[in-house]
Amino acid sequence: MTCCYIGLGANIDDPVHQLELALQALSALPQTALVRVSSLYGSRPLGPEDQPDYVNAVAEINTQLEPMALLDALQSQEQQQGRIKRRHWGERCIDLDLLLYGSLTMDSDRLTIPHKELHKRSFVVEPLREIAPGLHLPDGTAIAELEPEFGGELHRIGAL
Ligand SMILES: CC1(C)Nc2nc(N)[nH]c(=O)c2N=C1O
Repeated sequence: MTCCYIGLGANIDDPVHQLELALQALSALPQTALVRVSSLYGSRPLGPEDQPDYVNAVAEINTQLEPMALLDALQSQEQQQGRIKRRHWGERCIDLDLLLYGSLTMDSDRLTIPHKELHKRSFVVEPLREIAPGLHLPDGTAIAELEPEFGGELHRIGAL
């Protein structure tokens, strides 16, 4: 089993419900256990400002799925929930990002691990810090030491 971290985000079509649906799907993945989920965080959008605030969380799973199989499952769930790409960095009903897969590093056409924007985004770093305060990235960087450049007026809005 490999410990992985998944970033969840949504800003349209009842974002909290969208995250609930995604978490239900994560816990139902084969060879996978949902271990813990961060609080819900609200923040202004990184990208075009004429879109609603986002709701974000990070989930920790243990899985025997290989990275590409896990990516396929995440992208399939996004389609299941009706994700439509309307514009670059625009509004979306669900975003499921594979942030970390154990200590793996990879960079392919479809998948880069660790997620290349992870360290820049408070809406990823803060929920990750909440559930894994002692975590280190594959390159040895401590999550506790990251100072994301994008803040977005991040605030905790509750828990599922
Ligand atoms: C459009 C873009 C870059 N901006 C975001 N901005 C915020 N605040 N949260 C997100 O999850 C998010 N996701 C994205 O993909």
